[in-house]
Amino acid sequence: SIPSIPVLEPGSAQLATAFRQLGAFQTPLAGATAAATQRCFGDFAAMLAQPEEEKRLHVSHDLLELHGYQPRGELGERYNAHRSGFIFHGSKAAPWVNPEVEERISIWRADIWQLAGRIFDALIQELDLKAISAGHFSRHGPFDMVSHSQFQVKEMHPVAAGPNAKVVRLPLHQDPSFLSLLIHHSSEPPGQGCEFWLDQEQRFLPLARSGPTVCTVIIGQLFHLLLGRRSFAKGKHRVVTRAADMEKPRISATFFFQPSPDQLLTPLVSGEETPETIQTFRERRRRSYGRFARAALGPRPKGRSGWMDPRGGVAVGIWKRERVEVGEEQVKHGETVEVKG
Ligand SMILES: O=C(O)CCC(=O)C(=O)O
Ligand SMILES: [Fe+2]
Repeated sequence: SIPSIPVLEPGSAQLATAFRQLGAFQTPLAGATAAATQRCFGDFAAMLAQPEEEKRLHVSHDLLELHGYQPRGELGERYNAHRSGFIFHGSKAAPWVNPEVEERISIWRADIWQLAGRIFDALIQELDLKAISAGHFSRHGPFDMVSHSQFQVKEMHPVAAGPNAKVVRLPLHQDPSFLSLLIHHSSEPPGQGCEFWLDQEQRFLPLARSGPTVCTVIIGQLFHLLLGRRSFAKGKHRVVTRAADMEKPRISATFFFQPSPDQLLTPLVSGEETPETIQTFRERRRRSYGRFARAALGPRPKGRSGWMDPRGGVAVGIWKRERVEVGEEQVKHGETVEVKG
């Protein structure tokens, strides 16, 4: 099962082991943090329950710095086909909530940011990274992964499904972040249908626990880039929902830790595959526009290998017909598939 590890005792190599084997672990939230989480999820539920036209007043337009409302199915193509919600960037003001709620959210966010700092430090110690020390990835640290992080509060919408079917509501993916912290509102059903792909065993491992007392920590693609791709599990995950659970409210808050746009992405361990050119986080993001552009621009034009960024004229993304294993079936990545069983 997915290990549950308290992060207050660094140096035990448990977090590193979980990242090597699975790319994820869970950690209990301390009492006060869990209470604040519960409270904020109440605020989030009210925020999401506003009429669609109210929420759309705050649609986020800046692709490089998402902050505001993301309507269902509009940006991020298959990843948001069945989700909508709000993105909070860094500590920017959030005019879509009232000041009292905003204050509550920022106190809670500071708590989660602190937890993330402890996780970063435990990993630095466990991985025995000689070149860097505690605080390296923390807020205002040399490689600050916090100040420009974002958290996304997303609700998942029901999808039509046959009576005994399961539906993939969020397709298999790796997070583009350095590290992600995922917290679910509900423990019903436990684990919320979130499951991790075990590369070695070629099967999915469902999350067993969810709710405001537990946090799931997931390795991201930037972690691989900076600390060595071959050393860690990919941490691919998806969300699958049984028809019987389809109408149950499902809200999650995901913190995506990432550096400032100007941060140079220089690997911290001499890797087996050093990138030819070291790019900034902004450049890396711009390249990954491909995914968004596909949603905005539709299928690839005939005879071209990519799209043009409608704003900058930059080539974005190369078309690949991604295929992903779902049990024994091969399905097109992003299709709403019904999984038997
Ligand atoms: O809602 C979940 O359980 C997973 C969310 C997720 O994987 C993501 O937003 O990247
Ligand atoms: Fe994810």
